[in-house]
Amino acid sequence: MRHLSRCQALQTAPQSADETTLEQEEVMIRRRAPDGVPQQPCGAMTFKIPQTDENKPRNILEEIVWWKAQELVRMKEKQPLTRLSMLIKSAPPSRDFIGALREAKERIGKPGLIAEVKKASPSRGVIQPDFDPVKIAKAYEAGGAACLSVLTDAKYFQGSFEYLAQIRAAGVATPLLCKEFIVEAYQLFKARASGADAVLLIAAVLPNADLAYLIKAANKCGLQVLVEVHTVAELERVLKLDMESSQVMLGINNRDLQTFKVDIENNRRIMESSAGQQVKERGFLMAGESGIFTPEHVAFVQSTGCGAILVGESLVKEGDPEAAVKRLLSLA
Ligand SMILES: O=C(O)c1ccccc1NCC(=O)[C@H](O)[C@H](O)COP(=O)(O)O
Repeated sequence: MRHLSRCQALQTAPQSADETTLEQEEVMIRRRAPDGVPQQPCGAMTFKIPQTDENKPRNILEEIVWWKAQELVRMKEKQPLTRLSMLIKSAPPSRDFIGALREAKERIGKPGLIAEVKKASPSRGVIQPDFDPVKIAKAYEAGGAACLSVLTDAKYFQGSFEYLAQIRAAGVATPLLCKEFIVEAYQLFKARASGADAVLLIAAVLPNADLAYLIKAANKCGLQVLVEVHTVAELERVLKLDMESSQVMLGINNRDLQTFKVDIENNRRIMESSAGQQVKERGFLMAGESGIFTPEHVAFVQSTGCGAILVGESLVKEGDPEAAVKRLLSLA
């Protein structure tokens, strides 16, 4: 059974049926339960759909993405797109996320750091019980982070779009990445209205047609984009997109989002592939993400050709996140 997402339906460039089928096959994550959600309220009645194994999520990423479809219905009821779009019109200008990373790399001779404001995760549970997002963000900034990443997913990461807004309102000047599982343009508007300067798009979730559409839509909203891959095949696919005139950087997630396994060697494998070579030739900034705990890890990721790093757990679990940033970047 084939499921076309709404973004594909809205996509501007027409695509042949063959191309669309190919893109669908390349993305292992199913965007919705094939037989529908277990139960659906409809007025006074509730439709229950018998559950088969085929209708259960195959991994955590699928579970999160299926949840997003339900979450988005409620979000749109609470705050319609028209309201968000009005908020964006009066929002302050966004900041140059990719530029800040490049500038930091030039200045300190180390990868530009995206420090993640992350309370919990599906793989680690609660990482920082004493969680004050604004305090952590300010400490990261004082320590020398070039940019921040803020988890906004509530159910699996105990994050919030409110944290983005609070961090921005508190006067933190470093550009902010909205770390969300984006499947629809509505979430871009929500991110921008909450104070984000950039958004994450995950290639394991989004076929190229959706990536192309969402990159265009994000840039139009004033948001830069970090497109994340986990495998050489995903990077090869993403590189087929015409991204030269877009505000885009790339990232290699060393965490397999389907199994939670973290392997920093993944960074080398991908950067040494011919797709990795192409990244360098085309001049895209690449971030190494996940499982970065020590200055040696930073040096390793840099040696593969990455100009940026995204780090969560190893910084957020420290009592003094400012000192943790300085230690990681050997700035202390
Ligand atoms: O972190 C998880 O358990 C996780 C599970 C499912 C989807 C995404 C997940 N994490 C997102 C990330 O990749 C990390 O937050 C980010 O790269 C920082 O990683 P780390 O430094 O290892 O906290």
